[in-house]
Amino acid sequence: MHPVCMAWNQVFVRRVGIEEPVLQDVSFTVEEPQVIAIVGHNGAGKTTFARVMVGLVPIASGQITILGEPFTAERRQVQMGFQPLSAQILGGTVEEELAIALASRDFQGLAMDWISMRNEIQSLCRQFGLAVRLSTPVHHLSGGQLARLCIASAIASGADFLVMDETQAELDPVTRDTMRRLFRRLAAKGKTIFLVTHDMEDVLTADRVLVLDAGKLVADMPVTSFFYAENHGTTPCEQYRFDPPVLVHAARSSNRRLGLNLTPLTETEWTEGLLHAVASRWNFG
Ligand SMILES: Nc1ncnc2c1ncn2[C@@H]1O[C@H](COP(=O)(O)OP(=O)(O)OP(=O)(O)O)[C@@H](O)[C@H]1O
Repeated sequence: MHPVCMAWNQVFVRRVGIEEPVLQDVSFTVEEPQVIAIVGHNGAGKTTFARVMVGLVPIASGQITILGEPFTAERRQVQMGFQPLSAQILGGTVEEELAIALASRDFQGLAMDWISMRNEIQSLCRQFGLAVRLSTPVHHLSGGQLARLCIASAIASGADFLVMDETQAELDPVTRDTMRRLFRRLAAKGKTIFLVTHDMEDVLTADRVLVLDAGKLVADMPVTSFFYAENHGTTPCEQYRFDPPVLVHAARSSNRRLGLNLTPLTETEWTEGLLHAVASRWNFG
């Protein structure tokens, strides 16, 4: 059995002035590193969920554990990115920001010497595609570069879980796509990414989707099950009033026309599925 990376057990959160709990009886487990999309309409509790995850909002009851230990914000295992990105940067330059993050990771261990730190900062910049001088002032960075710096900084500080609260929203489509690929790479390297988003294209790149509705976790499923239903029926995506991405619309419509059951999450999967279906029909026809 996989060790349970993170578990929420019957978590309730209350906010001053609101009678109903803003999160109610939320339970789920993360058993392996994944990209997890958190979706919900306005006021569903997504930002509250993200803030609980980093210890900014206390829980009223229930438990959250990480690797079997009770969650405490001090361990810095979870880091959060939020808008505006510039508000979470502490350093004045790229180098300062990453040095602060590395120092916060190592503050309980041996302090790093200057050369090792500089090497690690350069390696982080390469890893996260930050092709700028280390001395670049943070306020000179573009939106995409700032997003990369925030993620690099979170990883440098030792986090295994990243919660990105609508950090994609301000980015241009190309950068957004690059960030999605970066999240997938991080998951492959053992990090779990929670992507709080309204954008169904983001959901397409996740492994799993959690749907919040009026503070309750109403669905927790693989992304394929969220976008595709058996026998061309209503999907959870539609049931919870989200508009599926173009790829899903197109694949479902071709499934109906051709009597297929393809469930692609990328254009490549769709093309390969179609080619395979056509080839098998031709062989058996
Ligand atoms: N600091 C606060 N004090 C009191 N109530 C709050 C506070 N922050 C959020 N709430 C309430 O908690 C509920 C959930 O809000 P939250 O911001 O978590 O939702 P959300 O899903 O992120 O919404 P959106 O998509 O609009 O950002 C809402 O009813 C909101 O009014």
